[in-house]
Amino acid sequence: MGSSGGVFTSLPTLDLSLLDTPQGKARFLVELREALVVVGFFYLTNIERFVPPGVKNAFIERSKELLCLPLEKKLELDMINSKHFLGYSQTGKERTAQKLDNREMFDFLSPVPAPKPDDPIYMNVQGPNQWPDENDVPGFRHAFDTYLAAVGKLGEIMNMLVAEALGLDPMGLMKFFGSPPRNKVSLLKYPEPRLLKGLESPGSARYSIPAGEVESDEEFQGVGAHKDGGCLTYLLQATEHEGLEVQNKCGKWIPMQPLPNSLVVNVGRSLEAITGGVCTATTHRVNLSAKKFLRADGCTLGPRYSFPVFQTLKMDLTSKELASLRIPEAIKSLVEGQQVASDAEGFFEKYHLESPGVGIFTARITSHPEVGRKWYPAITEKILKGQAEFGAAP
Ligand SMILES: O=C(O)CCC(=O)C(=O)O
Ligand SMILES: [Fe+2]
Repeated sequence: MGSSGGVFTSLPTLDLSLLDTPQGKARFLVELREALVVVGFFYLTNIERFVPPGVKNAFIERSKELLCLPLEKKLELDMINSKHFLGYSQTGKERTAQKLDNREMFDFLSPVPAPKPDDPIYMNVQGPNQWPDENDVPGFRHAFDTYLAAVGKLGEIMNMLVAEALGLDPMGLMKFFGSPPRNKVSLLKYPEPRLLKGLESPGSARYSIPAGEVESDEEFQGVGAHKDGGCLTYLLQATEHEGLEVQNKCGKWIPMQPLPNSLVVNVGRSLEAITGGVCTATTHRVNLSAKKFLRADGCTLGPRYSFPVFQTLKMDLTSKELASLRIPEAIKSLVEGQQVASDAEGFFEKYHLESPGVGIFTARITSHPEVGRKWYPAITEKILKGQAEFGAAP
């Protein structure tokens, strides 16, 4: 990994095949610690021992088919119908950092108990999925469940390795997870810009994107700068597009190109919370331009697809429980006095320290304000006002 004075300039790669020998595992743990503490983002390669290519490819193909259904079909599963923020969100509905994202998505949750009537309101971030009809995308459910089971298992093994890398007992993080652990899956499609005019004079071509009109090299928001809310995220970049960018601690954006046979893993706000900031929840975004949808030979790449699995802690952990992990001093000292520049909204910070559920519920409302307004009108107005005021504060 390129890093100077603790600031990374390229993204590290961790090779799962190192786990095959004791010496390899020791090296993996050293690299994992460095990746978690200095960067908060890394490629995990040689994933096929956990996620067989057939499982991954079936999941990619069925997910693309789902995202390519006619809009009316997708709207039958509209997120607006779900007080749990699950289902389909069409392009132009989601907001990040108070600006429109240019992507559509399906959100599904692994099977977790539905909230009970006297649970705190934030527990509504879990509940039943809105599944597509098997006849609309034959094989989707099987492909989805098989992929999620494989990534879920990888996640559980990684949690033990993360604990070891932080100088803890391998089972040291277990108490923070539900049984089975909660995973949210997003199926993301970033639509390709539509050519409006001007291809005959290169450089002046104009394209329409859902949020307006851009020139071919003008950058626009696929998803705005943010930190993920959960523990670790396992992201599958399913197409060749460039666009994912990671912000280093000096504030510089570093591109994270897709790498075959890998997953991108990153630290979320809950892992940052339980490690007292030793692991860094790193800011990232998808920064697009019409040019990024074209290959060097001028052929179009089509829409960009990516599929994150957000592994989350138990929603109802208290702030006291979140602060209960004892990380060895030698590891804590690695981040002493560190300053982290970030374009992500600081507004969410205090909610994630209250409990994972409060943090995630707040973020769902600001990302999907229409859904929030329908199901939680008073809370939504309060949260949106707080977000706007926080953003406006000097
Ligand atoms: O699409 C991507 O590559 C990243 C998506 C992402 O960061 C997110 O949805 O949290
Ligand atoms: Fe993210």
